Amino acid sequence: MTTTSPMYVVNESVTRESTAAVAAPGGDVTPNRVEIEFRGVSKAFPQKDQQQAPAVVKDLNFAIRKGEVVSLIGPSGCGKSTLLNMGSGLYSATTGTVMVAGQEVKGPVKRVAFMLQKDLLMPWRTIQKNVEVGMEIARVPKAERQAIARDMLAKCHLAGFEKHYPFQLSGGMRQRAALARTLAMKPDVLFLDEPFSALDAQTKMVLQQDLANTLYNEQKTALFITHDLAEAVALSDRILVMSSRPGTIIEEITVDLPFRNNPLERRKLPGTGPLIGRLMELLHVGDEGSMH
Ligand SMILES: Nc1ncnc2c1ncn2[C@@H]1O[C@H](COP(=O)(O)OP(=O)(O)OP(=O)(O)O)[C@@H](O)[C@H]1O
Repeated sequence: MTTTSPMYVVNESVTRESTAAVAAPGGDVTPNRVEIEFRGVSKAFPQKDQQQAPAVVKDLNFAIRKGEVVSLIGPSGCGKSTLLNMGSGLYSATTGTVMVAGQEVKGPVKRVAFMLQKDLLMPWRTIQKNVEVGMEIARVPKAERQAIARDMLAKCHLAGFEKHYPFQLSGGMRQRAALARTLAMKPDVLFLDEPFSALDAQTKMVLQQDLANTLYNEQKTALFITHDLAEAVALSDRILVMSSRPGTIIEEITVDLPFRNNPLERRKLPGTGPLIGRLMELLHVGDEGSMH
């Protein structure tokens, strides 16, 4: 059954929160608009001379409000990256409509940023110049982009490393630089594809803390792919669980816990463990067959 409102036509389970208010930094409660929406989306990759290819993802229906952080989890190959690539305009939907930041996605959308597991820093550029690259392409004046890059590097705890080259930084620092580069474009919407999966457990937690703080303080909207169930609970307002291929959303879990801006504290809460347990059940972690 679907619910219809002037803004969305999506599954009832997914919209039941959509008209609710969310807490903004400082405790203000503001009603928020939908920033990311998938309506009846499917995607297939037809090969040459192939009329009909099987769907990789199908019947994707969900809405994410401004300022929400939503994680996407699911078995390997279920189409999580494909979904994100449709959100960021890298892939077009085979059927259905993808809306981001108030417009239908038909190519790259302004004010949307993408961050991947690989930092993709250019080895021949200093860290500062790497952070400036998107602004250079967008023709932001030199003095302005230098100031923004310095500010972002400071916010990402890399002040003093502006003139270093990527090879002179640790993996965690490089990923911080990639985050600074992503945030320098002042995106409203972030698509994050396992941005911390290559980092060690402790560095990962520190970076999660920084990201959570930034997303919360600046009211960014984020859709975040992860295989780390604790990370999903620590960082998100909601978690969308996908089935195996053809991937579709089988469950939406609201993370009804405090400290979305402080994942280190949230991890310690008694409510965190049961939520991780529920996700393990949904993904059949530990069931015979899932171990191979
Ligand atoms: N450009 C493409 N052309 C053809 N097939 C593709 C393309 N991109 C993705 N696929 C296929 O879509 C399926 C889903 O891939 P996708 O990377 O979206 O899954 P995923 O859930 O992100 O996987 P993982 O968790 O392992 O990263 C795979 O079978 C993949 O081969």
